[in-house]
Amino acid sequence: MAHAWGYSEHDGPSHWCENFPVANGPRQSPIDIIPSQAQFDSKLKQLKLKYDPSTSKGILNNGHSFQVDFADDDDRSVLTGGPVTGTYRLKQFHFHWGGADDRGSEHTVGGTKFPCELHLVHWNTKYPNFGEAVSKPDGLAVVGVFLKIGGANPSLQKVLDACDAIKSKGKQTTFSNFDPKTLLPATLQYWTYEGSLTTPPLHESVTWIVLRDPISVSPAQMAKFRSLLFSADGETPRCMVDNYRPPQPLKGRKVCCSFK
Ligand SMILES: CCCCCCc1ccc(S(N)(=O)=O)cc1
Ligand SMILES: [Zn+2]
Repeated sequence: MAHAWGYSEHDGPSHWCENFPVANGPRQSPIDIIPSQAQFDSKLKQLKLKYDPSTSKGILNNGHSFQVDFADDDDRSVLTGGPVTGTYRLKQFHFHWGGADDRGSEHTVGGTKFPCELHLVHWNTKYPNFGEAVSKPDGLAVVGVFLKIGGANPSLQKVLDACDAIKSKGKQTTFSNFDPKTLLPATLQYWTYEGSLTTPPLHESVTWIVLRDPISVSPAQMAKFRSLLFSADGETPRCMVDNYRPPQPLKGRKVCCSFK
């Protein structure tokens, strides 16, 4: 049977190493990003994100988060430049959030936690598909975006409006013509380091690209995230909150930045 994992006391991050020993590996994510210790690298290229709204397909509650899935059968929605070589195709985006505004992000900045973090997941087209790329050292590039409490975010609201239809685990619905570019901050300055998936199977296959500037989320919008359920219909309802892994040991890794 697939290794059941979650975020509770009995199946959460402190237990993941029991079925996924790479949890204690040399390049685990997330990490605490310490800006003063990040090294400016003038060789880093500008991050290029080209997204075609026609590639958005559906939205799914997978029991750990919810994700918006994209058609990845061609190069309509791709990441190029930044710290990577080659072309990475957008596969999905999802979020991690807390039960209160003082926690929820996976990466932290100088120990500061944000209430929510967006992950845009891309796979390297040198591999035939996502399933092959997900376990390769240069297989994935994930763009992380912090969400900070402020004014309501109209683009995020489009995603949250779909959540009523996917309240419980396993529910999905169509989600067409959405442009993820509208979820990005005005400038794409970033920190980058070599890391892993932040959930099981925790493959050490991710080039992380964490944007410096946050996007906004309102308190009412955070309440919408927190109205989702980890549980399936017919099960005891369990609120989907605190679905984040805490920062992991840096183990000598360098964090580079695209800005001075
Ligand atoms: C063998 C199938 C593996 C699917 C792995 C799916 C996944 C994608 C991104 C992230 S995250 N939070 O690091 O962006 C975690 C998990
Ligand atoms: Zn994630």
